[in-house]
Amino acid sequence: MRTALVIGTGLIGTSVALALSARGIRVHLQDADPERPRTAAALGAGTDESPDGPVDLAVIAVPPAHIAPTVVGLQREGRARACLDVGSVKGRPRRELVELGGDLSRYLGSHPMAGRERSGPLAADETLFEGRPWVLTPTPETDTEVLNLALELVSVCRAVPVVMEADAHDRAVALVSHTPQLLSSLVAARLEDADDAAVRLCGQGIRDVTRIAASEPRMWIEILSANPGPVADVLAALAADLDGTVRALRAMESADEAKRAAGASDIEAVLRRGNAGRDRVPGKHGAAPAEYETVAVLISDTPGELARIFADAGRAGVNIEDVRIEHATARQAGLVQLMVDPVAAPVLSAALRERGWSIRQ
Ligand SMILES: NC(=O)c1ccc[n+]([C@@H]2O[C@H](COP(=O)([O-])OP(=O)(O)OC[C@H]3O[C@@H](n4cnc5c(N)ncnc54)[C@H](O)[C@@H]3O)[C@@H](O)[C@H]2O)c1
Ligand SMILES: O=C(O)C(=O)C[C@]1(C(=O)O)C=C[C@@H](O)C=C1
Repeated sequence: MRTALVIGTGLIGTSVALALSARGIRVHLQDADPERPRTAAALGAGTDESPDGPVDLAVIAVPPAHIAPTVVGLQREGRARACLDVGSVKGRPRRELVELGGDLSRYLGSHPMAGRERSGPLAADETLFEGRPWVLTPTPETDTEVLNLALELVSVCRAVPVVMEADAHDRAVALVSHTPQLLSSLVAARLEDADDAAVRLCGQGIRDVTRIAASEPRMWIEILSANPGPVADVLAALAADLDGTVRALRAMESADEAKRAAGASDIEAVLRRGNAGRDRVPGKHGAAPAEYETVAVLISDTPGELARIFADAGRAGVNIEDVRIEHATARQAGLVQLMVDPVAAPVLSAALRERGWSIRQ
């Protein structure tokens, strides 16, 4: 691939463009909002000038309802040898493309399973897709050259290609992405009118559960509008679980000891099912979840503290696999949890202590 056109230079489009540009591919940037390609170009994602002739690959990173008309427009004008979209829903855009008379042989629906709770080019990150699954939904009509260009893109973004059928993909993301977004929003929504006294107590648990509640509502309404049925199916099953959980908790309030015990046992079953489900969530790079050990370090909330810890860990020869930061609401301090190989944990603790860091057990 030598040239690409990215349409929609928001979070995902600009992240793709940055990865392509870093590999020396000439990337043209286009968006309905003319300010956005300018911003993306200033970040080094490519040029906001139009291409002279057809590009090798057009990457369409616009909301799902705009995918099919954008692909058809590009195909009619002959602006790209191949078109690939990165939308979070795959079935409906393909059906719309068929209705609009698009050429399915020169189009491939795809979906990188990576993102953030922020939108727009300024949130973009060239490394966003590294090690993440990138779903490709080829059909018998898909031209081999188009599939090869898509595989090249996935490889340039250092993602892991996963081939799926479009509707199966939509049912899967209803479970692993769209329902979690709604649940996160629903839990966070409970805080809207909550007492300040309660909100002040927010710890890491609620921060973990509500991170994606900060997502852009306009983007999510577009995603959910394109996949409402499968999401409603998962939520209906969850609602039944919630009803059962409420009943069990009410039983735990009973004066009757047998009822209390039955309620507690039902709640324990919910928690155990949760453990089992969580164990199935793949770890970094799509591998089986690794068992890391946590080294917790107290830091003051001043610039450069994190960088110093990472540098000291590097000097100790320890690879940090994952990191979490817990901010203490009442103090200008935080707890950094460094996840490392269990063998490396004592080495890291000793090295950091030696350099004056305060380690928490
Ligand atoms: N945000 C995520 O976590 C995530 C992850 C994977 C895939 N996706 C998918 O990627 C696509 C882009 O999402 P995003 O998060 O980058 O959103 P974003 O809001 O950051 O960017 C979308 C961009 O598309 C532009 N746009 C809208 N309609 C357009 C049109 N008709 N022509 C040209 N430009 C148009 C907007 O101006 C905006 O700059 C969506 O289809 C989304 O479902 C999002
Ligand atoms: O990590 C996040 O912030 C995301 O919202 C990413 C996430 C996801 O649910 O995993 C969200 C929507 C996309 O279609 C793909 C990825």
